[in-house]
Amino acid sequence: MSKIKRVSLLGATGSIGKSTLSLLTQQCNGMPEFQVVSLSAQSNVRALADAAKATGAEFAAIGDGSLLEELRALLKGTNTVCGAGEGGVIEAASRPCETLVSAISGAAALKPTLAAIRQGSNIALANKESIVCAGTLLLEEARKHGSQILPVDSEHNAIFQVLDVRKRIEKLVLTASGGPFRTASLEEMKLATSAQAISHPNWSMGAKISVDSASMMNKSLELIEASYLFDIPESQIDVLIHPQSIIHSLVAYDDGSVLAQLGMPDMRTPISYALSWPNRMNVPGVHRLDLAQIGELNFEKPDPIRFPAIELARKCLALGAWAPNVFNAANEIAVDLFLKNKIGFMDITSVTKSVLERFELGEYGTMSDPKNFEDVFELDRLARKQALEEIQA
Ligand SMILES: NC(=O)C1=CN([C@@H]2O[C@H](COP(=O)(O)OP(=O)(O)OC[C@H]3O[C@@H](n4cnc5c(N)ncnc54)[C@H](OP(=O)(O)O)[C@@H]3O)[C@@H](O)[C@H]2O)C=CC1
Ligand SMILES: CC(=O)[C@@H](O)[C@H](O)COP(=O)(O)O
Ligand SMILES: [Mn+2]
Repeated sequence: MSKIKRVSLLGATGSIGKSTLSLLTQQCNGMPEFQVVSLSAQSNVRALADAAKATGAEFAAIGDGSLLEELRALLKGTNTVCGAGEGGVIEAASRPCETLVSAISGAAALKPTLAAIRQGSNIALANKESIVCAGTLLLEEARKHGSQILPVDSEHNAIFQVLDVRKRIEKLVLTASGGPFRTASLEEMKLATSAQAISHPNWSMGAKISVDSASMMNKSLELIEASYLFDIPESQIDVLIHPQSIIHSLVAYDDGSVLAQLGMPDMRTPISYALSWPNRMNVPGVHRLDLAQIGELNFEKPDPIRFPAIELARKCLALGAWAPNVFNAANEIAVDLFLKNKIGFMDITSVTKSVLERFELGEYGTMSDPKNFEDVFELDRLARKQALEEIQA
């Protein structure tokens, strides 16, 4: 009989969270495969309570502390213990489990993910912002505590599936859909609404990552993520537009072979791989790939004029570990204000670029690599402040 795996899930009410819950509650030959330790959400207290009831979670944390009593009332009569506030989410992450799925959106995931790493849990890492902000420090912490980082982001999961570290690698190729504005003109992009920006052609995702996909900031964050996760310089990472999102990424070896992972655009596949690693699990709900039905797969180069974020990511990696942290923080502020209709779509990358330049030019002193996580949090705070000032000016 196979062992039941103890799993925690941060960001249970989001897009990745819901896909993960569907896997955690599926049965294998009538038997549960997973025991849910902790769940968390920020403010969607009803969905969190429903998820706790459906999974029999031992602990549930709501990030918004004012919702604790409501969560307790909703979970009355169950065995689920409730927590709240940032401390509650960190407690959820700190409860011993085999694998924690990190699916909070944004750099807010960093502290709880770090807590889970320090507990020695393996991390099924959907949240790319935490690795972008704290790259090497996070990976060193994972090594120190015997925590395996299992990439969930579809491109990195694809690379993880086909990467043979014993062989010489010439290139990683990250595929990108091109987002909703792949064929739009610069003028159309300047006038784009938040509704247009979040309507991704292939993936159903949370608002923040959807806007990032539209600006290709998502691919920029992913380029940095890949460089850290696979310890590969940016010069060996290409970005290739592939509008169908069927090939999730490729690895080119020095004998001319290129290995890729393919599948329908459904996050249950990469999540399931991270949950069942080093094995695979049956995922009955995912549509199987039918290439004859799809007919053709297309590829093109990204346009650096309409999508300047990719070059910015390369520059960040050249500048040093402080730069991706600043880049991410400024982008988070800009995306938030774009979603609130306070700035235009193309302002997102221009604000991010301008904040990065201010730090590069020494407005906040000489920049150096963060020595510890406190440095990372402080730089994140400063970059957010600068981005807000930049937008208000
Ligand atoms: N969606 C996708 O297909 C993919 C997502 N990712 C990455 O996974 C992460 C999650 O994305 P996605 O699921 O789309 O995001 P969503 O916005 O759909 O969900 C975010 C989740 O995090 C919770 N949350 C938000 N802010 C906080 C906070 N400050 N503290 C604690 N919890 C918080 C939300 O709770 P509440 O609902 O209560 O607000 C929700 O459960 C992102 O980093 C994204 O880049 C990577 C690849 C694909
Ligand atoms: C599903 C996933 O991993 C997303 O990060 C996806 O890559 C977004 O699509 P883009 O390729 O348009 O950024
Ligand atoms: Mn991705």
